[in-house]
Amino acid sequence: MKVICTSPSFAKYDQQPIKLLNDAGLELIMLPADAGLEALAPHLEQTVAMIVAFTDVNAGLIAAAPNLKIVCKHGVGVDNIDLNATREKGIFVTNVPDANKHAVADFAFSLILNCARQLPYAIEQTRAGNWPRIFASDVYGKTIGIIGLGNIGKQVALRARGFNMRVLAHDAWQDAQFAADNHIEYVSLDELTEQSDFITLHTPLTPETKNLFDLAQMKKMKSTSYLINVSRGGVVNEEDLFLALTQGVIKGAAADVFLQEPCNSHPLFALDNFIPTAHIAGYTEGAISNIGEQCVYNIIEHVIHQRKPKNIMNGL
Ligand SMILES: NC(=O)C1=CN([C@@H]2O[C@H](COP(=O)(O)OP(=O)(O)OC[C@H]3O[C@@H](n4cnc5c(N)ncnc54)[C@H](O)[C@@H]3O)[C@@H](O)[C@H]2O)C=CC1
Ligand SMILES: O=C(O)C(=O)COP(=O)(O)O
Repeated sequence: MKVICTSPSFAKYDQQPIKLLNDAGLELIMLPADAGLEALAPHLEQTVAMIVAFTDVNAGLIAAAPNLKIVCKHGVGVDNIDLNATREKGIFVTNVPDANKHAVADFAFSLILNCARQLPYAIEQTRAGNWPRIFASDVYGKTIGIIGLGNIGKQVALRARGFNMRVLAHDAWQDAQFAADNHIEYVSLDELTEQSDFITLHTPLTPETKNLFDLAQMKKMKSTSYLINVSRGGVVNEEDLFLALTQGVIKGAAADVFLQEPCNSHPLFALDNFIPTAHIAGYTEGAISNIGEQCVYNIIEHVIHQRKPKNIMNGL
């Protein structure tokens, strides 16, 4: 019985998840994150479980894996997994909510600070011997707009309160108690967009959130404001973001996620008012160890003990 893993961060710091699989008699096959169907094919017949980062788990892959019982997202977002096709075949899809929330919230906040202080540009210019005097935007006391006040969004809100920020939130579902306890105001998407100095995105990618920030929405932002995206590439329209950044519609932006990943070149990468990172927001030692162990726990629970796994995402 094979377990295919395409998450580059699986067991990166801690070998315990590998030991647990071996002890359970499961053979781990590690493949690159961007391994396509061709690379997976020789193993699929004997595969009972998959641990994936961004592998496109589509109907074709599922049809080629007749013994597949569970697909574990090594993280939170399951937008790369066909939830209907897996459900029809009785294959569980699970994720690991909560595990990387501190890592991702820290990262989002670091992007806010990096945008405001133009740190990448400041460092580059200082290294080049230009001793740049950069006059920056304030963060302390400004207004932040958090779209998607879930596990990660809430952690961003708590960090923002530490910076004495006014915290606006927009979410399809509201946690009135958390908002009241932490001085957070739920507002409409447009109110948040118009009033925020920093907008940070923390929704899943769904049909409702796809292209949530297109040029029309960006035009509602203050021209002095910044857009931070650590959710998924498709939530922001990248061509429209390029226009907004080059035409002065907004002051700056940062993204850890892109429509096509890996993304080795992109017109946005050339802009001084855009900070790109390579989908690393969740990559800290604590976050990654937790995630690997929880994926393996679910696999053993279901494949070996025939019990229901935790955190089922496809309604089985
Ligand atoms: N860059 C990275 O490495 C990482 C990115 N992510 C992304 O961040 C997303 C959020 O993660 P969590 O906070 O852990 O998930 P979560 O499920 O705890 O929170 C998501 C929030 O978005 C809200 N939401 C859903 N649809 C909405 C809509 N149409 N409009 C407004 N709000 C909506 C939900 O009600 C929920 O409160 C993930 O789905 C994933 O795509 C997550 C971890 C790491
Ligand atoms: O948790 C998520 O949704 C992420 O984006 C991070 O995924 P990864 O840790 O790269 O598998």
